[in-house]
Parts: sequence; C-alpha cells; structure tokens
Amino acid sequence: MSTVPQGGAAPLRVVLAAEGLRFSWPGMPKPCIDIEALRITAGEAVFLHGPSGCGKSTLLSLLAGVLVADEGRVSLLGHDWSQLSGAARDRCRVAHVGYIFQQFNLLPYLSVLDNVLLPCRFSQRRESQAARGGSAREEAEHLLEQMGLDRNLWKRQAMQLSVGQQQRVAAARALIGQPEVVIADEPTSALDEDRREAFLDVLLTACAVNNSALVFVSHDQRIAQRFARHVLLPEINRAATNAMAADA
Ligand SMILES: Nc1ncnc2c1ncn2[C@@H]1O[C@H](COP(=O)(O)OP(=O)(O)OP(=O)(O)O)[C@@H](O)[C@H]1O
Repeated sequence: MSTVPQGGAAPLRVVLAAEGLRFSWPGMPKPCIDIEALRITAGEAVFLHGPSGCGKSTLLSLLAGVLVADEGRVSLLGHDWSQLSGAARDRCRVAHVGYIFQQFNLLPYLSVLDNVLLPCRFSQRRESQAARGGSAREEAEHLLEQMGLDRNLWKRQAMQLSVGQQQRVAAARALIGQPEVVIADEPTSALDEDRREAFLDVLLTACAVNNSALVFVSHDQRIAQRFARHVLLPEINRAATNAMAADA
C-alpha cells in the first residue's frame, strides 16, 4: 500500500488510489471519466462536487469497485479492483467500504435495525469491529440514536420510513464496523437544515474518530466549508475538459 510523505511527520496511508482511470458507459461515444491520478488518505474528508451529470456518482462507483475501469486502475487499500472477481469485489467492499447510495439501497422488507446490521452479516471484520464495545446490535442502536432516529422506528420495515429517515438509516449502516472508507452520494438531500447539521456532525466525527476516509458528494455549497479537501470533478476529469473543448 502506498503512502504520501509528510515532511518530518509519519507518512499518510493512501486508502484509495486511481491512476490513468478511464471509464465509458456502454454506447457513449466519449469517456465519462478520464482521471490521471487521485489519491485519498486515511482519515481525509473529501468534498467532491461539480455540475449535474459530470460523473460524480460514476466516479464513486469506480472508487468502490461497483464499476470497473476500462483502462488504468483503482485500488482500495492496495487491492486493484480489476484483479478481483465480482464476488471478491463484493466481499472486499462490504468489509472495507460503507456506501451511502443516492437511492439508499435499503432492503425494504427488513427492519431498520436489520438494515443497519447487514454489513455485519456479510463481513466478519465489520461484525467484530462493531462488537468491540459490546455487541454489534448495541452499536447499531447507538448509531441510530446518534442519527436521531426515534427508537419506536427501529423495528419498522425500512419501506415504512420517510425519505429523510431512510437516509439516516443508510448512514448508520455505512458507519457500522468502522470501515476504512465511507462513500456518501448526496446523503443530505432530504434533510432539513437542523437535521443536516446534526447528520454532518455525526458523520464527520465518526470518520475522524475511526480514521476513515470520507468521500462526500453534494451540490450543497453550504456543506463544503466543513470539509478539509475539495475536489471539483471537472478540474481533474480530462473527459470533462475534452467535452467542453468539443462544445466550444
Ligand atoms: N447506468 C448508466 N448508463 C449509461 N449512462 C449513464 C449511466 N449512469 C450515468 N450515466 C451517464 O454518465 C454521465 C455521468 O452521470 P453521473 O450520474 O455519474 O453524474 P453526476 O455528476 O453524479 O450527476 P448528478 O449530480 O445529477 O447526480 C451522465 O451523462 C449520465 O447520463
């Protein structure tokens, strides 16, 4: 696994790295993503932004191994996603990545609590990390409490929750078991201002305490100031530059 030198200080551990990354959606004449290099280190909080359709969700899917690069490589903790089978990618992702999808991807018939516990069912690592202070179930309850989700909702099926409540369940599921990387695709879009600030407090604090890298996509510039690093996707994506040049 590579590191970034820090003068006299201990080098920072690179947890996500993309090199020469190119990806095109089937049937599209031009690549959607064309990035020379992107490195994200442990504990880093990254605000990824750019106009609608510039490829933010696509990049998140590539970073998390949901999609695989056409050229170049993306590695998580030194594992090149393209060298792993689909099943191995799924195992690696659930063990090391908490993903808050734009559409949440909760299992609609499972209870709120069981949704939060899902990563622990599929990953021994997440289970044992979640159980460090007691049991994984206690950790799930603790995260739901932190997310401000009323206790009387915990046994409800996920589909019976409001969109904003589902968003917070998805965040609790992403955080359980302290994954090294947390990916969040517009996770505050359905929250009011108070909830949004509380949500960010929990997410940013949990990632800092766990030394998890956080890659957070949002259109909401009010949120940007809370992140140490800002990445404007069109600035690093040569596909966007080429598209703009072609449009000119
Ligand atoms: N499943 C897909 N099949 C084909 N093209 C896709 C698919 N998903 C996304 N695209 C295309 O890829 C481009 C980038 O989409 P993407 O969703 O990554 O953008 P985004 O920056 O996340 O947008 P938004 O901010 O609106 O969510 C768009 O032109 C979109 O039409």
